[in-house]
Amino acid sequence: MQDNYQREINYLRISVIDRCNLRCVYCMPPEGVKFVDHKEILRFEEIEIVVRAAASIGVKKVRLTGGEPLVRKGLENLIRRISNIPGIDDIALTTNGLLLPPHVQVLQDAGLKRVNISFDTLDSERYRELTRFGELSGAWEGIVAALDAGFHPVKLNTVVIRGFNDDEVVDIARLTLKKPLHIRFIEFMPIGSSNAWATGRFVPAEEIMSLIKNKLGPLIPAKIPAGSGPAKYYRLKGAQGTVGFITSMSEHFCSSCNRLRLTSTGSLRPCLYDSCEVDLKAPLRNGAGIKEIAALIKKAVSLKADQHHMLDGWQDNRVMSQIGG
Ligand SMILES: Nc1nc2c(ncn2[C@@H]2O[C@H](COP(=O)(O)OP(=O)(O)OP(=O)(O)O)[C@@H](O)[C@H]2O)c(=O)[nH]1
Ligand SMILES: C[S@@+](CC[C@H](N)C(=O)[O-])C[C@H]1O[C@@H](n2cnc3c(N)ncnc32)[C@H](O)[C@@H]1O
Ligand code: SF4
Ligand code: SF4
Repeated sequence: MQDNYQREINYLRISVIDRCNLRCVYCMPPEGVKFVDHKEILRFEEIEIVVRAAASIGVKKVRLTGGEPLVRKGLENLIRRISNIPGIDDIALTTNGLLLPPHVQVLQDAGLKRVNISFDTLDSERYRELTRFGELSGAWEGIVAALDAGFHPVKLNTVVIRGFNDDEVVDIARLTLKKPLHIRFIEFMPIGSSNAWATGRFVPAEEIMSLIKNKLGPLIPAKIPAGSGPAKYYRLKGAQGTVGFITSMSEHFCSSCNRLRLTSTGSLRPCLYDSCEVDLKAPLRNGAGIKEIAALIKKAVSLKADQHHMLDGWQDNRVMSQIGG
């Protein structure tokens, strides 16, 4: 399906829960956030109707995110439901990885195709500081579990933060030499980050690329390892994996935006950075079927902004984990 700017919209990001087992400083304020009541969160059968409706009008890729999607009990049941929907050819998960080891097999058996794992530092003290209490070894075990299960590609998301982990980008990129890992360095976005912590922390991708090239040699443009996201990929000479960059700030990719978001409370959000939303929960709970929901999805697509206006500041009182990252 096309939006008003001739962009093909075929990717639905679904936030399955607003809760999380971490409290990353760039994602949640220090005081934490108030979680919504369970009954406000869409049930699996409701999400299934939304995906069936989306598939009927051209959505092909689904990504489950959150909050932390693995905190949602029985996630494999949702994956199984989605993998049975004709037209959906990719089901992926974005996770902090901590809960992956015990669930990886059941998720894969249910139809999960790919995982992207947040991994911002190689230093356990820093990891604890960034996540406010997480254990780095747990995230690494999640990555190993994903590789051992045979997921391909396994992508890592590294948000680069000045004065925090910008001195680690070379060591993190080096991981791709020996392991089939696809690291994406992400520009820090000013999302819900009115706190002082965020100020002056942005590092442009070009600077990250220079740091890597100076130490590890040329970055050779590489084929996109499966996916629907906006990263641009490169390979270090002889590397098994790739190094990618997500340049939301320095060179936004809105003109090729292909996505819609479904919040955990059942609103469709046409653009990450625009507070406009279309409610699906009330219609679903009033008995709307696939046709009615498909019409509402089309309405949301027609409301998609041409591009984000991040420099104007965050216009929402919620943060990334509440909207769905
Ligand atoms: N500007 C912008 N950035 C986004 C959007 N969605 C995700 N991101 C950023 O991209 C990062 C990576 O997102 P992932 O959840 O791993 O998904 P992806 O890159 O679309 O996934 P692939 O299909 O594997 O390419 C996130 O951590 C965000 O920082 C979006 O809609 N707009
Ligand atoms: C909100 S999290 C949800 C999924 C899961 N809990 C995780 O951490 O992967 C999704 C992604 O958003 C990214 N993210 C959160 N806040 C961000 C910000 N201010 N700028 C850029 N990326 C951000 C995280 O690094 C993570 O890769
Ligand atoms: S980035 Fe992911 S793991 Fe960290 S607080 Fe946000 S939702 Fe949780
Ligand atoms: S900021 Fe909005 S328009 Fe730009 S890529 Fe993200 S969702 Fe699409």
